[in-house]
Amino acid sequence: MGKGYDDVFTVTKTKHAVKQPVSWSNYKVPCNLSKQHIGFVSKFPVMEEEQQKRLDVLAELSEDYSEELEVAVRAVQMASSLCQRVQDTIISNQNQVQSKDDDSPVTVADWSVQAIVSWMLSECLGSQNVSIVAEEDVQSLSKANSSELLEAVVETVNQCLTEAPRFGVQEPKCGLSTSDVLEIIGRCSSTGGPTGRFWVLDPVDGTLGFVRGDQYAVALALIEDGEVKLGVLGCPNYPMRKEWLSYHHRYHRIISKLTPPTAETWNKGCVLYAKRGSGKAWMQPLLHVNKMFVWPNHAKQVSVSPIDNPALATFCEPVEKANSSHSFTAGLAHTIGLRKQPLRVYSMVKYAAIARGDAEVFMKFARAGYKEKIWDHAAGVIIIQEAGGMVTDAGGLPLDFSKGIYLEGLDRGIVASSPSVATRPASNPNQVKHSKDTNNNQGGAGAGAGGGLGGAAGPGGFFGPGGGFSIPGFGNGFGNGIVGGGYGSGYGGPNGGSSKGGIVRPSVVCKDRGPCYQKKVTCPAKCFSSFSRSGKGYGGGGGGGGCTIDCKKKCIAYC
Ligand SMILES: Nc1ncnc2c1ncn2[C@@H]1O[C@H](COP(=O)(O)OS(=O)(=O)O)[C@@H](OP(=O)(O)O)[C@H]1O
Ligand SMILES: [Mg+2]
Repeated sequence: MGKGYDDVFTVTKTKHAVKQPVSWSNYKVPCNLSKQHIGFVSKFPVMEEEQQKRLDVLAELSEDYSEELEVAVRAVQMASSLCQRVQDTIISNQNQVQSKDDDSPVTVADWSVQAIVSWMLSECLGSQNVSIVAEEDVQSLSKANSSELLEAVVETVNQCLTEAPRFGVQEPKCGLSTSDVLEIIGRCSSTGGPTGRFWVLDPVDGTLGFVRGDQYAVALALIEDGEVKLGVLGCPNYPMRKEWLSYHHRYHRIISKLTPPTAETWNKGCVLYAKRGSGKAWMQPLLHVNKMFVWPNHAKQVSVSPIDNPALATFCEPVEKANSSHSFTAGLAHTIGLRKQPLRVYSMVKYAAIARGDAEVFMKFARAGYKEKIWDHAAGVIIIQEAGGMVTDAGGLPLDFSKGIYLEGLDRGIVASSPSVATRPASNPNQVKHSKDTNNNQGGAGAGAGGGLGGAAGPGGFFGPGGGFSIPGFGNGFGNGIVGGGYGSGYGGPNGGSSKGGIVRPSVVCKDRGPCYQKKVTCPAKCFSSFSRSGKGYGGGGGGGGCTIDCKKKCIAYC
């Protein structure tokens, strides 16, 4: 049974004399927001434990990026509230869904959120200090045939700004004009890169989920010199019970109509956030419609799941197989001993599920040639890492956010997991062997797997021979780049698919000073297994294995 929100967020029923938001004219920097927070903490009697937690949050605020973090959380709260309203409208009026050039659905919400977040960051931190990489480009909104959409965006933005005082800032004296809104959206024109500071925004991640009335996320991250420093993830439909993540969202809607939330309870929605190096990730509920935001808004710490038995672990992946091969991940899941049905959820809510401990493994393996964008991952990656989890590509390397808008150099796919499930020793000899490395050069393990897309579309295989794979924490540790293992791959065709399997033995040239220096050590083939099968309309396979490499004394590799 999952945690209900009433357990997760305890709301004090004290009648708070909430401090008035700072006025527009004197609102310059968000240190005012922090003062407001301090006032809140000292003013109200709270349980000792609760007080300690708030002090912890305060201690964090005194460190670097605390102002940025608080502003970002408020911006995402405000954007989430906007999204909830637009999603409700969309569900009753499908006309609001437009098509981008690449045919993915995009709505009023994408541009409106981009405008609101850009506005909030600029107002609070100073527009000269704010540079934003964001998914939506202002050109498509400025086209002549987008005038109706643009009008809807301007109206939505202005409506949202009337709510600004609830989030701690005063609304503008006059409504924003069309050109104001275009200018604010157009400010999000950074293309990232290895130096300097920029924000990364996915205004509505999981647009498909959003238009289908299901899960989606508002994702905001701060990157400095190529490293993600802050991540904030708004998940407005995150359900009260984790089991409900796998239901279609219409069931939640029915349930919440039967038991509507009150100001003291939340039935869905949360904002997660984390700051690099803090070792903590936080979750707070979405601001209730009648409440003023008071930092830290009942934030509770979250951490990744302690489950260490792969058979009990849940792995989550994208809903659409066009975005990640389900057959490929099924092979991997089998290889590493995951036995439960995959949890398929739209958007970065998957990252939230790992950080909250509601799932143990996340995998996304896009079709070869697709380049992952930084805004689809930055916020989620840091939240998982600070919650105690790991995120790497399939070769065990961390994701590189320093190369512009794409995750350049990504090795095949993205894998996230809690360390307990990743480092648990295998109890079944057919299961992949895991080695707990203490030294980057010493361990080597990999699980190889492959799957081909079935169906009548013809070839759709992802990775051919040589595709090794390592789950973070499984052997390779982070980043010595050794890949190897059993593999299987295939593709489906209308008259019969094709498949291929085999074993790739990883080799390492030892870098440790001593007797093994520069000696090449190769894993024995017996450490790996492989399978592959094909037939009419399908093809697939998988494999696995692992070995430990001793580069210190014996210069050997063993299973
Ligand atoms: N072909 C392909 N392969 C892989 N990924 C793709 C692809 N096309 C798009 N995208 C990006 O994936 C984002 C959605 O990922 P999800 O994990 O939410 O997928 S799913 O909707 O659950 O299927 C989605 O984010 P949004 O556009 O914000 O929805 C895209 O940035
Ligand atoms: Mg996205």
